[in-house]
Amino acid sequence: MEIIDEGCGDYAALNDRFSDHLKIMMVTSMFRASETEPLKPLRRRSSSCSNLYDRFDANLISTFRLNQNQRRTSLLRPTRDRRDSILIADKKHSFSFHGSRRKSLSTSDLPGQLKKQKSEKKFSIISQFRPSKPERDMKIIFWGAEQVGKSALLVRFVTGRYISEYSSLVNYTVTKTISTESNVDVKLEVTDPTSCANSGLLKKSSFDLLLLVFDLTNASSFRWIKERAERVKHDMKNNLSVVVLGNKKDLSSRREVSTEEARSFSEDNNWVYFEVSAAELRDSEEDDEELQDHDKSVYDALQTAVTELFHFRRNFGSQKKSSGMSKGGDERPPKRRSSTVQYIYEFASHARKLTLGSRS
Ligand SMILES: Nc1nc2c(ncn2[C@@H]2O[C@H](COP(=O)(O)OP(=O)(O)OP(=O)(O)O)[C@@H](O)[C@H]2O)c(=O)[nH]1
Repeated sequence: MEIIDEGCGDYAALNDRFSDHLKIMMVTSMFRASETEPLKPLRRRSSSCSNLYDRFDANLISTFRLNQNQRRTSLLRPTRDRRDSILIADKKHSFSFHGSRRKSLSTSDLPGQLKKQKSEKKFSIISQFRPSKPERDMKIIFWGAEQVGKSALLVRFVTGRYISEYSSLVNYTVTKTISTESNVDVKLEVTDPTSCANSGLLKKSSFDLLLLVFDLTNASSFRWIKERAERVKHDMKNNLSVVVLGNKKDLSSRREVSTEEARSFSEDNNWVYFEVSAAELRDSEEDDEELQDHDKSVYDALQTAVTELFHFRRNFGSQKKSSGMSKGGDERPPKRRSSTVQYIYEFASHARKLTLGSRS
């Protein structure tokens, strides 16, 4: 896995844009553990990150100088021989931090170390997984009012970690591969766009899963979503699905939106609803059976949604965006149907009936 600050998508442009600021670029690489090397999870395992740590050994973190002439490829080049060091650089300063070879370093370890080095405290992290041959691709987009925790959720989903400061000016795009229940790898491209108020966002972007995020402690962020529900439904294409995420579940005493209200809104729109917290992992010892359907960790919630969508697409959908149902495909619904799958299935059936009707 490589974690980079993707910025504007173009390093030169990013450099121009932030030329007055100290800008730290971080490239973090996590390599698959070799067969002879035991896996060392960075933290206590939980269902939300065991999948990640089962596959990767995160002990190489490097940061590189942001340089106008630097090319993306050089930024991403891993320094395998320096697994125990961190190099941090900006336009004026550069220094390295040498950690113990035995100590696994994590992305959330970095801010403290950066502070120690009197460096910029606020920086952004983006990750890019480079797994081997994922079977399918899926694009996911986060959408929601300001400060609801979109970036925090994205980073939690991808790295299993929580970092409290993110730049609102950065367009986060992440690729990550996850395994579905049937052990098929699905490559996800997850985006947290800079401008969430952008009215053309849904039309311009092509994606498979829309994550509508609101803050459970902020009623106006819930209204933000409600006000856009009709547009979302209107702009949805055949293969799209929507998941509503009520974030900041950990701040229960400040809650302004009830579970019932959010769930009923989501169900009215045939969307799946999860309550999550980017800041807090649910206890890994907790018995899954006892959890309410809507009460999931970020990873579990998204994996559930992706898995179901993936199964639907594999069984009924075409890989092509907005191409609707596959011709002549088996139309039986999957055995386990959540409301997401149920909705897509009904949508596809309806679309097909309309198509058949117009032919006759
Ligand atoms: N307590 C708590 N705080 C959270 C949680 N998720 C995010 N935050 C905090 O909420 C603030 C906003 O988080 P961001 O991830 O930057 O939110 P955003 O939606 O990406 O914000 P914009 O990019 O400005 O639209 C930050 O201070 C986070 O630390 C959460 O689950 N619990």
